[in-house]
Amino acid sequence: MACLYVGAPACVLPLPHVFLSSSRVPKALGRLYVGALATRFFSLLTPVVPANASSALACGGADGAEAPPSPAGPTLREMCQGKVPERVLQRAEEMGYTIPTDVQRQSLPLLLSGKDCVLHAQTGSGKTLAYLLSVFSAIDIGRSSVQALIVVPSRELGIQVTKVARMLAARPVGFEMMQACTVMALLDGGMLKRHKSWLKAEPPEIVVATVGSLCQMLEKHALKLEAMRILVIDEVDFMLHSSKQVYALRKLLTSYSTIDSRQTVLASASIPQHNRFMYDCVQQKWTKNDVVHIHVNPVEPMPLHLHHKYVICKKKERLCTLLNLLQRDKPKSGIIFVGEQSEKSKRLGQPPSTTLVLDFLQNSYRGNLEVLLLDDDMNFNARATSFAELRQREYLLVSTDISSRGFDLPQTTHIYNFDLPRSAVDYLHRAGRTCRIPFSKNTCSVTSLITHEERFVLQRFENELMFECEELFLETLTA
Ligand SMILES: Nc1ncnc2c1ncn2[C@@H]1O[C@H](COP(=O)(O)OP(=O)(O)OP(=O)(O)O)[C@@H](O)[C@H]1O
Repeated sequence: MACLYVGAPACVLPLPHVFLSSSRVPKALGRLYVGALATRFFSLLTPVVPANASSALACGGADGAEAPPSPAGPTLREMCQGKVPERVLQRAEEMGYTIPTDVQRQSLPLLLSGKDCVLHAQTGSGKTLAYLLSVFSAIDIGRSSVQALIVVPSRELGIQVTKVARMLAARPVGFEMMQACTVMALLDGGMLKRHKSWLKAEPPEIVVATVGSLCQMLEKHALKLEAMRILVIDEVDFMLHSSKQVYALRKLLTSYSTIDSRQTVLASASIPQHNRFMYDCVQQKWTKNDVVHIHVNPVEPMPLHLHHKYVICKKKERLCTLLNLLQRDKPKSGIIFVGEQSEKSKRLGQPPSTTLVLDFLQNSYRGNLEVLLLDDDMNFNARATSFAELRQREYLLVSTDISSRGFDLPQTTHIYNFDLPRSAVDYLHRAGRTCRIPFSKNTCSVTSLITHEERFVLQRFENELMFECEELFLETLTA
């Protein structure tokens, strides 16, 4: 078990994982709030000694891993050469992936050396490409068996990950004669019967699955994981805290396959109590003992060029306030997050808040964006239609938190919290649906519509996530 910390005080040394952190000394250090968690405090200390980051890699047992390069370091190709098949590297370049992002720069040496990793980095930082490149390095293209499994929390995220994996798997110019690499999407609402026959006849190398569909296939013995070399669980904190998924996921991690036969990669922008999580990974045998925690930029859980604002208004004024904000901001595209309907309101036959906001905007919004809806209670076909439309036009999406995890819609410039999220982690993921163009410093914004009483809750999120919110005054919006 690797037990090395970079720049952390001696009192945390016995904890069971290697800790890597970004080498940037953050401006946010000056904003350490009283009341932040102790773990966060230790995280704050780490970037002060950036030079040690390389020694962490060297001493932490990362086989063959090299120190993280400087920002002007190697290209993605140079980092992956010899480990990731040439055809995939060529496809990555054709898709515009040439310079690694911070998380890719820090994680690829470890991922490509076969280490079990917990990828813990900002939303929109490029974790998907990092784990997909390691998937392609672990599998044997052309060997007809399921060698990589990527588990995702929602159908929409599954569609997105499958799309990127298929684009990387496609044969680039000059490789037309080579064996194709197949990627199967095993997602809720899909045609499982057809997939069952496909799995039997010609198993794909890579499967992207939601937990529900995956379990059905495993229980029916339609999917076999004996040849699985790499298991990725995306949005792992969400999955392991969802009562619906946790049992199946634990079984997948410990019964359907074992840590010795696979590389395990767990990814998320938020891993609450990460020291405890790393400990559990080893104790519960979800990962090998020398699992590495790659925690990029721990003091800046959200991009610095994200502008946070709030407006205080009465509940009954919120719809008009939202409209005023939209007219003032003129988003390129935006997402309006609305709380889920309560069981009580469902029982009373009331319409969900998403419908109220949607109807209001469809009647009152005069801008040129398409107003769309995505919510948990929609059937899979309606969800698929909305999701497809989002990719084709500029939009105002009214949504519950279903869109808050993993959705990659880079044209989103504005987020509105029509209802406050339930927790700081939910705030972080909602906010993370914007600022998703790596290396771009364009300012995007998150605006929360709150009552006087909710100011205290938002303040708590600010303390926990270390950001500052600017107040917008109602009078100035209507002026
Ligand atoms: N090296 C790169 N160069 C250019 N663009 C990149 C690179 N890596 C990733 N991207 C782009 O960055 C965007 C965000 O990446 P990705 O979806 O992997 O983020 P993430 O870290 O998984 O975020 P989240 O935690 O919200 O799921 C995507 O549009 C992706 O195409």
